[in-house]
Amino acid sequence: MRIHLGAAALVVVAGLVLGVSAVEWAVLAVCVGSVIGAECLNTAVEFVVDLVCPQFDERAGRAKDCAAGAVLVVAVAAAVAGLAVFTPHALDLIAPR
Ligand SMILES: Nc1ncnc2c1ncn2[C@@H]1O[C@H](COP(=O)(O)OP(=O)(O)OP(=O)(O)O)[C@@H](O)[C@H]1O
Repeated sequence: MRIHLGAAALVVVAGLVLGVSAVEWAVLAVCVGSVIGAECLNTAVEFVVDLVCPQFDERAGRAKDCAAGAVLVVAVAAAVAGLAVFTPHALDLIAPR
């Protein structure tokens, strides 16, 4: 969660520096919110699994792996969206048209 919050702070700074549009802010907000929300759900799954199954059980491991996988999927999609938003602005900054 600390890593996700750090990444969210970087996204906000990059958005301010690169001057992204209102629609781009909306895309970034949905991405950041989705990743942090998915991480919250993953943490909730971990707590519940530890509560109901403190001993080693393959099904408990799979439940945690699926929850962690969901975070990974959302994070990769958010990274792709972030690249799509920031790349044109970064290129404009380096080589203005
Ligand atoms: N009760 C269990 N039985 C079997 N395997 C488990 C069990 N608890 C955890 N595991 C395995 O260990 C991995 C790590 O579990 P853990 O609870 O330490 O999550 P974590 O590393 O703290 O995750 P995160 O970094 O998202 O907080 C799980 O993905 C799962 O594969």
